Amino acid sequence: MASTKLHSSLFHPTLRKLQCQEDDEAVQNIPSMPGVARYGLNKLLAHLEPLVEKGLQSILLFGVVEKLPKDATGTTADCATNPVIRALPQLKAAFPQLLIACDVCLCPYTDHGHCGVLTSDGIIDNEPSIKRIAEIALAYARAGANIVAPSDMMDNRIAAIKQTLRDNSLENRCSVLSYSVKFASGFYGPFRDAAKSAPAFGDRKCYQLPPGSKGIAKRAAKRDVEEGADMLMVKPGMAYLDIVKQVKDDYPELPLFIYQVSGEYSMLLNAASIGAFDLKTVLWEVLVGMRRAGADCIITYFTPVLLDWLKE
Ligand SMILES: NCc1[nH]cc(CCC(=O)O)c1CC(=O)O
Ligand SMILES: [Zn+2]
Ligand SMILES: [Zn+2]
Repeated sequence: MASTKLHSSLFHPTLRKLQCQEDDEAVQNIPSMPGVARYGLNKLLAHLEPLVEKGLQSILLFGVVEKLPKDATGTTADCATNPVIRALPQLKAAFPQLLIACDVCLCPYTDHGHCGVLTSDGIIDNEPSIKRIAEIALAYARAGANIVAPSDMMDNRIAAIKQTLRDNSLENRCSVLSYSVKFASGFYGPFRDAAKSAPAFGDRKCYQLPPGSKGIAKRAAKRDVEEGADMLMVKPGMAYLDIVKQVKDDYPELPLFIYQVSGEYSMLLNAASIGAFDLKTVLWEVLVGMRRAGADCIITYFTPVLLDWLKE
């Protein structure tokens, strides 16, 4: 009889949390991204250790929740049991020299899967969205993030994050890398499987940029520079190298990142795996092109492979 009763395990928030632990031992391969996996907390250090030994200097963390509940405001993005917040102190302790960036967004934690908070009629509510995003950035900075990287594309979130970091005396311990020029791209497909972050309805075209536009790309970079972004990003990379050059020409004083996204990874890997071309030759060509266009730093899922090639 007693074992059929559940409420006695649920009346207190901490008791409820005990029921929703993430699987810290899991290593889950991502079918659309061969060679890439999601790592449970207890598998993360062992995964990184050989890479750090090979010269890995920086990582970008994405949290994925499976059991923690998703809701309208993404409460679990910055709760104490969030996987990024739990991982940060362990990573700092194990790899003190590693530069740790954290993706900041609501989409992996909202039940609707959008990157912001929505109004009752289902459109982005910018003010509460940037308030949440700044809170999440603060939580990651407090947990030890060296860089927070907001990927939501809401208006004025850079200013909100910077203000929050200043209010908490963290502005000189945590940089802001803005996903400043992020296009509404089909190349994000595999990532949305991986992060379980596909929107439940609609798309992201009212906050991510139209692929054909140079003008709004310019304005988006300008907005984020004026709000105090420390570093800028163009995303995706390969189909947007003219934009990379444009941003670098406009802001040569700011480090510029390219994010070579999930679909770019899958495309190159799959083409190589059916024998269409040699991966090493083509990947170097793509990365050199990105550097030539003006990228100072490239975020890529090929990093483990590249570290091996650099040793050769
Ligand atoms: N906050 C959204 C986000 N964070 C990372 C990626 C894509 C990364 C990739 O494809 O590798 C996206 C894009 C999206 O789902 O709209
Ligand atoms: Zn998002
Ligand atoms: Zn994101």
